[in-house]
Amino acid sequence: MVRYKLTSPPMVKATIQLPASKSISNRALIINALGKGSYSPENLSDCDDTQVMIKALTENKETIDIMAAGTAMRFLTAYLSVTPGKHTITGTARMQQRPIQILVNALRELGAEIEYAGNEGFPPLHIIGTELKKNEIALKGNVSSQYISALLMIGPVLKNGLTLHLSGEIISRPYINLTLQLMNDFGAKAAWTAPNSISVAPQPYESIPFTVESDWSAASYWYQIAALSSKAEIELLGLFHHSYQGDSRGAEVFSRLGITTEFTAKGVKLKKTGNALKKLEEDLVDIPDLAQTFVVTCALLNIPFRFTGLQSLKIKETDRITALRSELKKLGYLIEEENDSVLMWNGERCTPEQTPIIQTYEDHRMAMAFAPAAILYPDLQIAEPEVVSKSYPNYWEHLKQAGFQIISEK
Ligand SMILES: O=C(O)C1=C[C@@H](OP(=O)(O)O)[C@@H](O)[C@H](O)C1
Ligand SMILES: C=C(OP(=O)(O)O)C(=O)O
Repeated sequence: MVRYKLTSPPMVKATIQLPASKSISNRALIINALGKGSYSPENLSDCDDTQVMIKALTENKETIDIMAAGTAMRFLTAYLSVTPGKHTITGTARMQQRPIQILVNALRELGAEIEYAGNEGFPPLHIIGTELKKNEIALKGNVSSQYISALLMIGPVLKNGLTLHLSGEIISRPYINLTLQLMNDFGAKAAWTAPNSISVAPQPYESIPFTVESDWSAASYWYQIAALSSKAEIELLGLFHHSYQGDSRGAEVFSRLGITTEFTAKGVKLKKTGNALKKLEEDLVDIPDLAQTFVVTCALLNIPFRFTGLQSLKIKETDRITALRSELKKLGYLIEEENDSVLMWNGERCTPEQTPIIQTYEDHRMAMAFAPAAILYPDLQIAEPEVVSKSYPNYWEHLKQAGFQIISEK
């Protein structure tokens, strides 16, 4: 099993061409396929999660393996339900433990033909494409917003459009808004009609030229590096102020951790102010993918924290609540958890391991959020570093560009 041993430079200096957003790439691909567009989206992400989506849509094989990509699994399940043909969609062992029942039930209620090929409620699925006749359903909004995005994107091609009524606390809401935004850009009519209801008109997509912006979730690891370094000059290319991505809110949260953002014509420049607050309390329900970044950053900066809204973390690439607590303990931090949805730390410490090896549990964000810890823990090792390819294949190359030394150990 490969591990990377990391050593940080005295000063981090880098201009980084971030990967394109996988969330935007995968939506643009599905919308484009549904609209049978004549333009192809440009600057698509080169990450695994987007590559599996491109493959699924272009090869049109009977069995589709989307590996670990949650968006591809959920979006394609809805897409294949309305696309002529017979398909089986599967993924990694972990993907076969990530729930999909809410989406399957919603699609079946609309008229879809979907069967579980293994365990009830989980992938793999057998899907036969058919015409969906019903146009109004209720479903839970408190497990994964990807089910909702998946349904919304097929809305314009349904005979009578689609109205969704969401129950429970709506989690990851900016991702639903991202879907609506992109659908409208591509000529659809889709909008919130009440705080918990969304309607999509039966109006086909138009083909438009479209370029994917850089990924704000990926940017967060560079903010983290700036926050943990004593000196850093970091420029991140391809980010916009008025981004479609909810994770752009990370910039504001980082301003409270001593990193401010200057927007330029090319992207952003990070500035260290050194003014970090004494304690960070934040609801992360809208930005769950930044949880690992903020938990690791605050602990290493010695800033006590309380993060709420983390109820989706247990069903992501790994159980991120458990993974964060185990791996931070190796560095000497005792993080507490409450009700599977809160992580907090009041400064409790334990003796750190002498040569900590951070396990990544097939989770790209475990690798990317712990690598910057090498700034304070020289010779820190990251196990199975190749996991980063799920969203950011060039992450290690970019760290090298920024002056980090990376030695591969076996
Ligand atoms: O729609 C999307 O692109 C995503 C939605 C979020 O998932 P949940 O809605 O399951 O929280 C997020 O964690 C994931 O990385 C990408
Ligand atoms: C949760 C994530 O991805 P997905 O759910 O799309 O697999 C992620 O990228 O952090």
